[in-house]
Amino acid sequence: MPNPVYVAVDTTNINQAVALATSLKGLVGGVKLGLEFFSVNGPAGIEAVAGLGMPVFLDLKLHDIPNTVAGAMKGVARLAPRLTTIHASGGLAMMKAAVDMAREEAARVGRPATKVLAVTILTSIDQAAMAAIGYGGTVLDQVKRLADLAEQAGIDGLVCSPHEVAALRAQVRKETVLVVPGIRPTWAEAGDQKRIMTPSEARAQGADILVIGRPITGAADPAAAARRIAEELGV
Ligand SMILES: O=c1ccn([C@@H]2O[C@H](COP(=O)(O)O)[C@@H](O)[C@H]2O)c(=O)[nH]1
Repeated sequence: MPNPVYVAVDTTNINQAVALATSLKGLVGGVKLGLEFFSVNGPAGIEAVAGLGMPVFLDLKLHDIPNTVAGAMKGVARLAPRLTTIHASGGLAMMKAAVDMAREEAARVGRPATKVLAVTILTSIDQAAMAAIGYGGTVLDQVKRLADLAEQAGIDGLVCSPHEVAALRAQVRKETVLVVPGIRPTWAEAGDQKRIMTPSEARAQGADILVIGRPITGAADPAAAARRIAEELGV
């Protein structure tokens, strides 16, 4: 089984990101870079990390009107990260515009098409926080509803917490990639994450990709932490 862990390198420091990713090569399956990194280092920063030869997940969580998201996706598609994200709550038209642009632009520039993932409900949101922003019903029902909309838009994958992954596995197309943050080994702190599970539990629920940040990047020895997780997963 290939290593399902993408390490979330949440930093603005390009030298730190490259050094960390280099030290984790062979111990994780890929590197996730987010808005924090992209806002400072831009496309050149993404190319620098991609140049290390590890799959890159560019997690921008785009959320705007369809035309604006399509414009941003055009730039992402030219960079050709393995995966990228938009918010499912942006709606059906926004998701369709993003998916169409990702495929069209990749074909136009002759690069591999980036898989577009729709973020359902952030893993830092619990039932009370969801009610406070005005969403009725349970987190699970809302995740399932957004997943259905995302599939109508032709999305490649979904981001959800480990608590919803089994229900989504039963609901969505078998090709849909299920990407799961909110992963906490028993020896790590939850921090701001609310809907969490251990790496092995999340895999057993049906997650394809596990996103793990601070339990690795905040450890005294990140390589040892990544190795420990790989051993726990048996990869
Ligand atoms: O629902 C979501 C969507 C994305 N994330 C991102 O994953 C990592 C998690 O980092 P940890 O340090 O393991 O908490 C981070 O980059 C988030 O932006 C998420 O946590 N939840």
